[in-house]
Amino acid sequence: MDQVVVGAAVVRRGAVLAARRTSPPESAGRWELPGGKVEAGETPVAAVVRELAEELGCTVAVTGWVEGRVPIRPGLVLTVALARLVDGEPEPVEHDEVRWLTAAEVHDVDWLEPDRPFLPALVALLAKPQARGVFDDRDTAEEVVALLRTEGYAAWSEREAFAGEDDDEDHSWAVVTDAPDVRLELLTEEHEGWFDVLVATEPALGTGPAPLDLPRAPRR
Ligand SMILES: Nc1nc2c([nH]c(=O)n2[C@H]2C[C@H](O)[C@@H](COP(=O)(O)OP(=O)(O)OP(=O)(O)O)O2)c(=O)[nH]1
Repeated sequence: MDQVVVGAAVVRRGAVLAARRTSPPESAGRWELPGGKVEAGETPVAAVVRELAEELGCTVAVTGWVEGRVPIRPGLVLTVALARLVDGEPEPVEHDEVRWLTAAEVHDVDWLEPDRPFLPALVALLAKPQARGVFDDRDTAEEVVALLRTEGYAAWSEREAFAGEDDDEDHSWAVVTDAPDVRLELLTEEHEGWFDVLVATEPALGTGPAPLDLPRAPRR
């Protein structure tokens, strides 16, 4: 049976986290979704959480999976989890750089070949409007998450951060959920948060590099 590699598509504020490899030499400088091999006796979800803690020192929650599995080399296949950052800010340990890429930026980096078939689904996901309840403190965000879960919805609180912001304690917390927007909006107002719907911004016409001509199937 093939050994499974899990890559995590951590999504926040309409952007996905990408990491630049430093080894082996032929992969150094190329970009991947942080993750690694699922160990014997480990679930893929546990592997995602463990690898992200090891590689980036942050805690993520897996919220779903992107369809499909792609061969990396004989005996090794890549699967891609969707995840939210629930604690800590990603700081590379093995990688030499991390970047948050919006839908318009996903094709700006040189991805490892096996990742490329997953990119259209990621771009589509990032381009979708995302309703969020934003709160000043973590406890309130977690209270709203707990309420949504008792109502049978999936919900996560994630650490907010803005480009260029230092990793200090002074930031807000966002709640994302599969509950209807009106339910999140009402709960957010009741808990004195701020409701908004994040819409991915389109790149200005005629600017930026042309998208790469991606292969339809992974190259061997
Ligand atoms: N983590 C990760 N690995 C990927 C991706 N795409 C891709 O082709 N790979 C390949 C690179 C590696 O050959 C393999 C993952 O191995 P790894 O070296 O990152 O994981 P690991 O720490 O469990 O491996 P190891 O130390 O046991 O060799 O999968 C991706 O998006 N994320």
